[in-house]
Amino acid sequence: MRPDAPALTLDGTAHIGGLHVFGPLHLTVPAGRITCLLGPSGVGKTTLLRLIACVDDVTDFTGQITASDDLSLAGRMALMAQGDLLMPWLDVLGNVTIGARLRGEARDRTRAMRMLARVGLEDHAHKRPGALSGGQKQRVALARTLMEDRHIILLDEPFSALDARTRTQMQDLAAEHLKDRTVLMVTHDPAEAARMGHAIHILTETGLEDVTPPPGTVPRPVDDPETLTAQGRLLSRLRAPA
Ligand SMILES: Nc1ncnc2c1ncn2[C@@H]1O[C@H](COP(=O)(O)OP(=O)(O)OP(=O)(O)O)[C@@H](O)[C@H]1O
Repeated sequence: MRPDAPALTLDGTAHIGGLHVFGPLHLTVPAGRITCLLGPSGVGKTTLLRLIACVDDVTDFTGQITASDDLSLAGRMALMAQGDLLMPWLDVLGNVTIGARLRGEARDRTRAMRMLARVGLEDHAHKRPGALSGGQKQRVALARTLMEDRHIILLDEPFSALDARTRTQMQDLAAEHLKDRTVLMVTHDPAEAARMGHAIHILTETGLEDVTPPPGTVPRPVDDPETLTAQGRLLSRLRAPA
């Protein structure tokens, strides 16, 4: 395991504009593992991710978010937000290397081009985001997140705009690049959670439910019988009333 990738713990309650969103909640995100978080729309998954990422300025959160090494989370996280959030005035290469630019560091063009090749977009490096499809933009955002090479990675529905084939390819790529990182991934897709999750939780209005992940190494094969069974169980659970 990467020694610098800590476990995360969130303990607390969230309100927005006086309205209860979630909690009291206790979530542990194990070190060096992928944790998948599912749950109905509006239950607070993005809010939870944004609170951990320290980019939330609307939520009244009472509680604490800590790393197992007791160090500050600042500077150790990368967030791939819902929606691509690409800079429309920069080309694809400029967007993928924006982290270095904002930090005043030299951009690693070779690595960025290699990353673009891995997401199948090397021929689009000099296009602006406005000239890309939704799925292509999402792959640029994924490349940008992976370029950051952080110990803690927060992903909010990172593959939602992709076709089935590309989605599994990007899941494979993410699993390879995020090996031994501490990853919290919000997804609406039970198949994705069954393939990718070392740990799986469902957030509902009544709290957090743990789901036993299927056996096998992540990313699990798409046609693995136990993974398919776990996917079916998850879907049944998500369809059931809370
Ligand atoms: N900026 C905001 N101002 C007011 N309410 C907000 C704001 N952002 C989120 N909310 C509310 O907080 C609740 C949780 O929203 P959140 O986006 O975290 O849900 P979610 O589980 O991620 O949903 P989805 O699966 O649809 O993305 C919702 O009821 C939403 O309406």
